[in-house]
Amino acid sequence: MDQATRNLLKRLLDDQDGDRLIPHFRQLAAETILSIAYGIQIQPENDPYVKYADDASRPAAEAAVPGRFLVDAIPLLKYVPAWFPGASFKRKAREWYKLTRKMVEIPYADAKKRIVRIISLPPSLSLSLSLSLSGFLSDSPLAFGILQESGNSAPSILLTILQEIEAGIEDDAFTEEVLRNTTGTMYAAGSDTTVSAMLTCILGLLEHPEVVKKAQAQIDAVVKPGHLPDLEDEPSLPYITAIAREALRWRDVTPIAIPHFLSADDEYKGYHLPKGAIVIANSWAMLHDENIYPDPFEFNPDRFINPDTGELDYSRARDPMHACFGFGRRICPGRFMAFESLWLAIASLIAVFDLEKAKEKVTLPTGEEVERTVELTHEYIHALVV
Ligand code: HEM
Repeated sequence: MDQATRNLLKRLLDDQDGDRLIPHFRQLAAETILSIAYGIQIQPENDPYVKYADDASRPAAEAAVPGRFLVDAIPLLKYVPAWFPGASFKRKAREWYKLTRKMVEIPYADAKKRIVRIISLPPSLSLSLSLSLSGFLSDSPLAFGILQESGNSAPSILLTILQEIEAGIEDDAFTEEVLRNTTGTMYAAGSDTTVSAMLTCILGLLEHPEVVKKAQAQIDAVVKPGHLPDLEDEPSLPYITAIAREALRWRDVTPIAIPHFLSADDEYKGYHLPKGAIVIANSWAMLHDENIYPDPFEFNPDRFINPDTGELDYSRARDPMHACFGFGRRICPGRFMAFESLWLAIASLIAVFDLEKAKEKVTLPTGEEVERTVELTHEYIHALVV
């Protein structure tokens, strides 16, 4: 994560025009997630693994919109054949399934091969290796202690769990299928979301230069000259934490979390919720409740800072983490990693750069000069109107 963040700073410094802000942040998310998942170092541009993941993620965003397809409302439609007029959802689903399999299977297989390749084996083991290689490269059984010797390969979730599987761990969650699907969905679930939070944060900072100044003063007081902040500094830099928390609240990335389908009848505050109903949690309302967050549409990190101590204080405004990563057993498993990437990127950016709007005003075709305003579009809305 540290290295990927440093690479981001370098790219931003080199990009004098500043017109590739979004791709720079996308690269940061991809570098971080793919190296943690697979130990893969991606290419600076046009990386094939990033392409597989991007190709599969776009349809997923569209499919996640409740009611996007008629079959959501009339489940019987799932029985009509794919060629039937109006059954385009079936053809799309088939195409999207292929894209998802590519995203899940190709990086997994490549990363696994790489782990085997970098191990130098004594000649006596070569024959057994070549005999077992086919088994090794597909699914279990894994090969005889090879993974334990792979000390030179980059640490990753893939390597760690393969080692556990090979060591014979008795846990149904530790199978290659679970591992492949878990690593395969990390980028799709964690990339756009994290980038969105980072860009939102920059937007808030651009609107509030006084927040940037205050954060810079705290960093200067805590981090040694010539060093960049790192995650160990987090407890000493509460204002950066407050900024990151406020970004997650102010324009929350997933305003209706992810809709869930009830697998059994349920009851909530006297309301009967039948099996099969779709429940949508309104995170947006929770994070913009003015009783908890006064002036909720203002980007104001100070709401989380105790004015007397300067420390974090969620007694006046509730920690937004309670609603911005979903709920219950399907709560976002990447939330700690997401928060740390956001924290580190924002702390590093503020430490080395001043952030200000390139232009305060724009000239309309009529010649009139107007203030630049900010408007957010949302993927859900986009998916609903295409
Ligand atoms: C700011 C960044 C992020 C936000 C706002 C976010 C938000 C969410 C939300 C709202 C859910 C749905 C929870 C629910 O169903 O109630 C979710 C699920 C998920 N997230 Fe995140 N996420 C972020 C980053 C990440 C990262 C970095 C990863 C992994 C590297 C990740 C992996 C996942 C996975 C795998 C799920 C599905 C969990 C399941 O269905 O059991 N997310 N996320």
